[in-house]
Amino acid sequence: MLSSCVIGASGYTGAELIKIIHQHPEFDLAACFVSQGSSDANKLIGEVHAVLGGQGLGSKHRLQMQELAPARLSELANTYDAIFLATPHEASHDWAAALLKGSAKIFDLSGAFRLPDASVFAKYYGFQHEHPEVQKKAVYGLAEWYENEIKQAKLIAVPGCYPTASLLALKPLSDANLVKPGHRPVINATSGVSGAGKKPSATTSFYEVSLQAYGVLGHRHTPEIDNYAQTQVIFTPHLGQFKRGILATVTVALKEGISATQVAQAYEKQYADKALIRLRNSWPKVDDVANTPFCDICWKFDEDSGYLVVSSAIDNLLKGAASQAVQCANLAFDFPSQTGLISSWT
Ligand SMILES: NC(=O)C1=CN([C@@H]2O[C@H](COP(=O)(O)OP(=O)(O)OC[C@H]3O[C@@H](n4cnc5c(N)ncnc54)[C@H](OP(=O)(O)O)[C@@H]3O)[C@@H](O)[C@H]2O)C=CC1
Ligand SMILES: CC(=O)N[C@@H](CCC(=O)OP(=O)(O)O)C(=O)O
Repeated sequence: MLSSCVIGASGYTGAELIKIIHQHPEFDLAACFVSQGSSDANKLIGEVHAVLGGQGLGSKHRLQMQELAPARLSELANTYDAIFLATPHEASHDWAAALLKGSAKIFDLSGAFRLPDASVFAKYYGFQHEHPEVQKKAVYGLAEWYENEIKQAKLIAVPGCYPTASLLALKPLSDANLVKPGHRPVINATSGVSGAGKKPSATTSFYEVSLQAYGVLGHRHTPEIDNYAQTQVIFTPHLGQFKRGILATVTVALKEGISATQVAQAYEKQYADKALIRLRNSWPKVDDVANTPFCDICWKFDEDSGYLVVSSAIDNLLKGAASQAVQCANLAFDFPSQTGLISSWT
């Protein structure tokens, strides 16, 4: 068994990582960490995440949330094979360099190492990137697209939730060079409130949330999608009155003369052999992917107008974060990407 730990274990994606790793046939969950002074320090997993109590966690139920002093990072990096950072961008940014000095492979769920351009990073994340040397080592963990790079990497920047849903829908078209030049694909996406994390805030409180756009023409996921789709997009996120899931609907103008067959071939070429992508004949629904590691995709192309609409649905906490991180870990340690994520493959 490979030894692993979760840092940021008291949060929403931390809870999902604990659940997945505990059931994983190849990774052992050896430790859970929270920040120094955390109100969850020294608590048991089942106390912090009631849903995990008595759910077959067995001896892991007794794992305590340990306070993590930054001075211990290099020790951790030589203790575990895999380290999952389910931490805020700032913490991952500050800690990755120390963690990379050890033998562990690092899977960072934050946005700290996803953008190659430090000036773009500062604009969208609100703080200066101080570790360009670490950034250069990071590989983008969109598992279905960068499998070979992930296999070689020591630091994997797991994609954001909206970029995962958007890129999985759009990239087959942009990669096949089908998108009309000069045209910006339009992405409208709605997320459940767990996308905002555990920390209480007025905008995500039950009383306040009503289906609403936010981050219009300025969300930090826009440059991430632009960069990996290799085309600029108009991305508008919305917050919905549900707990988990993202539905992204992408409207794209294709080059003149493209046929519906070419579109179908583009999707099938990329995803026919991908166990966690479900190409569907009906429009994806959030409820069909919630609590699963799948991405559901459906498209319709109007050959007369040249417009295509493609819709994708994921669970933001799983395919948009924790299960994709484990997909990356599977690849990095040479297991099939879906190991431990769907029962028929374990
Ligand atoms: N929620 C989502 O859908 C997605 C989230 N992400 C990213 O994943 C990361 C985690 O997100 P999420 O689980 O939602 O966030 P949460 O706010 O739910 O959890 C983050 C956890 O990190 C811990 N933490 C905070 N500061 C530190 C620190 N300095 N050192 C160690 N631990 C710290 C906090 O716990 P404590 O105070 O107890 O230490 C908290 O429980 C973030 O970077 C987020 O942007 C990515 C994709 C999707
Ligand atoms: C609903 C909601 O608030 N969602 C989050 C995105 C969560 C995510 O993907 O996290 P990263 O910060 O790691 O990219 C937001 O819009 O900021």
